[in-house]
Amino acid sequence: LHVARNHLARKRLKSSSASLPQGTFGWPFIGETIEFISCAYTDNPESFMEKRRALYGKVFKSHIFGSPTIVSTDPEFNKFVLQSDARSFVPSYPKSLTELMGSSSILVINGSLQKKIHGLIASFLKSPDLKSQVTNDMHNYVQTSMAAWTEHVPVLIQDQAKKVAFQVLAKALIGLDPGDEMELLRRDFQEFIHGLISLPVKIPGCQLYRSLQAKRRMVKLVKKIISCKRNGRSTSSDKEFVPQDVVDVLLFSGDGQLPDNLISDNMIDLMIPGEDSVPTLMTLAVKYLSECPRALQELTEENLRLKNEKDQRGEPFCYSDYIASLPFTQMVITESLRVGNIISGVMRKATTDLEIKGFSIPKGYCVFTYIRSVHLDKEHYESPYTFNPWRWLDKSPSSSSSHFTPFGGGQRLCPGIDLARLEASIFLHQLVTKFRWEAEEDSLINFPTVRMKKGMPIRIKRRSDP
Ligand code: HEM
Repeated sequence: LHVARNHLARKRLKSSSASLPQGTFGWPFIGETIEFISCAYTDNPESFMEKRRALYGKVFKSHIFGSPTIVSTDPEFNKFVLQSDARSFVPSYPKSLTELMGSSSILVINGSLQKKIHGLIASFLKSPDLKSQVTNDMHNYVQTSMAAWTEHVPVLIQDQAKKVAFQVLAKALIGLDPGDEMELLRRDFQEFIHGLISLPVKIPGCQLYRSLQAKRRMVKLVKKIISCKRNGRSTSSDKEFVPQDVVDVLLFSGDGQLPDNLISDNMIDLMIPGEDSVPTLMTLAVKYLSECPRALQELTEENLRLKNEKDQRGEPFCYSDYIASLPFTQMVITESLRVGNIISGVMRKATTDLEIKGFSIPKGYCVFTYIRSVHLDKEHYESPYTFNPWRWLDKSPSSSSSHFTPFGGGQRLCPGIDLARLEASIFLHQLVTKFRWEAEEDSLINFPTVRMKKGMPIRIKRRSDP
């Protein structure tokens, strides 16, 4: 259906009188990038969009990050873009990012290879086996981390969440357990991501060069893991084989035709969307709960109730408990995703002349589907800036809704959705059932990534009561 629709959209353009959306391109070369970035650094990053929406409507033209860009704050327009394939749009990233990711990264490839890798990863990350493993791993990692928290010094939630989420990710992707190798990987990964938005200069001393070196070391580690796995398995047609991590999936599932280089490069690239987003979700949920005592109380009661029931029956927690038996916790996570907008928008580049909703999009233009403005639009959400988990009562945050797309949509819909939600549920459960806590003063930064300025410090008191 989408293919047919895209085809029609391309054909219509040739005969229609559609015109570019209204708007301005700003200054020569830099366009409106400086205004966009300076708004992004303020408490109200939507101000760039709001001003233009008022003047030109929900879809307008601009010139940001070096390219003429159509900015869309319209959910239907965004849906069309996200559901299009490479015949209409391809992903668009800054040059430094594509340098670091390489040409075979799932984040940049298109067509059947992207579909194949995406499908394999998504079905593994959604599988009950992986969810059970993540639940067990998370219990261990969170317990180790929380055992070291003290009542005298504030705990920085952002750092703690980052550490735990990285351990889960490295285990799920490449099967690595916590230890010295994991620490080296974590350090290299930090060096690597520093280069994601940097000057595209690859000479020694420059950040991009250091980041490429770090990626090389990480790829070497993954290659070692791949070769151990290949040597450990005599045949790939074993029916009993249960993949333990994404490397297993890409090596031995499907037709097993993917080259080792592509797998090892992709393992590092796969950490990019997963590494920061999940701990940010946990941190934001803690922030919003600290500002809404009624929600914190309801969430705490729900989690303590389930824990007591489980303890009485002597049953361990399994992954479905965190999702199905904690409905209010799920609503808190959904609302944190809506208000927090961890990914503010998705950038694409038109591969041909197009027409969408009466607007023409010339080939080579970027389209910035700005999800954040949709999530904070009073047309779709009453009091949109208020954290109100109860708004999700009896409503499913279905990934097909065009008004709620924190994980994108279409064929690049985030394959880590379930994993992200599960990790956040476990983290919140452990936090509120083990401790009473109070947040200290902190403030939110929205650019270039969403994070808390001081790392979201909280003061804790261990619970003695059941
Ligand atoms: C709260 C957490 C997360 C958020 C908000 C999030 C958001 C997103 C969004 C908006 C996209 C679409 C990008 C696009 O269309 O170009 C995406 C793609 C992706 N995400 Fe996530 N993500 C999260 C967690 C994760 C996790 C835990 C993983 C696990 C590895 C992951 C892996 C990916 C991958 C591989 C893609 C690219 C898929 C493709 O292009 O085929 N994400 N994510």
